[in-house]
Amino acid sequence: MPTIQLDAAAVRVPLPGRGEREILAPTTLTLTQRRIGIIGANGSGKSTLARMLNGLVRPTSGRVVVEGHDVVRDGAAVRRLVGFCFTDPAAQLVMPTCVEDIELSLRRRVEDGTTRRQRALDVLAANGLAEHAHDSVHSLSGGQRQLLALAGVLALEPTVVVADEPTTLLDRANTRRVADTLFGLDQQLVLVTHDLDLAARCDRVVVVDSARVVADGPPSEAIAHYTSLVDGLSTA
Ligand SMILES: Nc1ncnc2c1ncn2[C@@H]1O[C@H](COP(=O)(O)OP(=O)(O)OP(=O)(O)O)[C@@H](O)[C@H]1O
Repeated sequence: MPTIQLDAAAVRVPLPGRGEREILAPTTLTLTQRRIGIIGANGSGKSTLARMLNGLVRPTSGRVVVEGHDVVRDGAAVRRLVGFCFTDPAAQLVMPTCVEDIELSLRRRVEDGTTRRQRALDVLAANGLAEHAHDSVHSLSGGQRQLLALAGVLALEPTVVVADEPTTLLDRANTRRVADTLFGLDQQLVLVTHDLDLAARCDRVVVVDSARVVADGPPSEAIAHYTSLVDGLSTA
């Protein structure tokens, strides 16, 4: 599996007139497992951590290195290696039809239009969306839209897939479809989730609380740590 290295990587944002706020404390992690879950309360810093992995958020100090490529100095290489799937597929789906959307993902990868169309159709078929190739993106169910957004990421054959709460907007059946696709990937998966059943399927779980990693290890231990934090809050 690939190696993602965070070396005291921290993110601070300016607070107008009031200095700055640390939204992720210096974090050192070496991520080599196939499936890594990131869990924690709303606003704890999970997305910030996930977004640093492909340079969507830059560390203000420290370093993030993916397979030897620094996310700041070698951003283009990192974006080729690390595909990012957003919570809301609307953030990713911009073309009228499904096949056109995948073609858009492939525009820099496959120059010839006929080859690109065929590749896009193949990608849709591989993700169970063949029959929707010429449908409007807006006619898809929430789960199908999320699968299409994921297909657009997978079309570029990333080495690592980072998915930020990809099932949060989905019902139970669609959650299962998207989760089964994600957990069926050969690639390394970094999954930010509030769904502890999904976190339990990971090989390693990182718990973020108040901008810092507070637990990191096998899912059962990390999830127990997180639930004890939540229970502590509810009884406080
Ligand atoms: N660019 C920014 N400027 C200011 N504050 C920010 C910025 N990005 C994130 N934050 C704040 O940092 C904190 C952590 O945000 P983040 O999105 O990483 O949390 P999260 O754990 O993913 O939350 P959720 O589960 O709600 O998605 C939040 O309080 C958020 O408002």
